[in-house]
Amino acid sequence: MAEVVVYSGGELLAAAAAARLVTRLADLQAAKGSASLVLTGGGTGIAVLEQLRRSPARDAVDWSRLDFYWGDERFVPADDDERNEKQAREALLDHVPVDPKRVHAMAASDGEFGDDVDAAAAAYARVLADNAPAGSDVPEFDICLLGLGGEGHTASVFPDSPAVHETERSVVAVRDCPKPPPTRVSLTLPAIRRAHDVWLMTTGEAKAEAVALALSGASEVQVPVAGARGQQRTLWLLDRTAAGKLPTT
Ligand SMILES: O=C(O)[C@H](O)[C@@H](O)[C@H](O)[C@H](O)COP(=O)(O)O
Repeated sequence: MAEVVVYSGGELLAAAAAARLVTRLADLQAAKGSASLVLTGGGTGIAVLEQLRRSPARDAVDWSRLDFYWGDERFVPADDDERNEKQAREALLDHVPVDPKRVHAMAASDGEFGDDVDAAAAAYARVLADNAPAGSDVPEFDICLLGLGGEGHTASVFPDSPAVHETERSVVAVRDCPKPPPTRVSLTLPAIRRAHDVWLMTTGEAKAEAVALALSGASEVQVPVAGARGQQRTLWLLDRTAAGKLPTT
């Protein structure tokens, strides 16, 4: 059952999401020594990382015992401002003592696979498998952060796209993406659903229809974010405008 929390505005949502993350990650590390977090691109996802950097409680998290993954990445050169990894590093990762071996970035288009986005996707699937428990090819991520688009995409899984129909692979190449840049690497919905917690974070009236459809049982093929569910918890963090089409209780 999804949980929905509505905040008065986007800045408060990002600050509250950051506070939730500090507490949850510190609790997970106290319980089991480490934690794993899937990062997202997009304005809200990066705003949360910036709030995390500024949080007075930030270093309650042992950044060296945290595994970072990405839900998707734009397949552009490493120093391109469009890179989710570059934005995440500028917002947070370059400001805290992470363990570089535990920052699992997706390949850039000028990286070891050149412009072969399929090879980049296959390589990331191997990274996931290498960090997965026996018998699985995807880690049991503790928290998977996601944004969503007005037409219902999440990560780089778009409505009625090859990616949303993918049931076997954990990571796919995405071409001709409606949201630029056009070429990306993305986790698939089955991989996202390996997460214990999935946190969907978004603001703005443009997302209200997709939020309402996803929370009222729309099919994941038409509204991919409807398929972004955690094994234990699916938490929607919204501002009032993004929640504007939800039934009022
Ligand atoms: O790489 C990306 O573009 C993101 O992963 C994408 O899924 C994003 O989270 C949504 O499009 C929401 O983006 P905004 O928060 O900027 O609306």
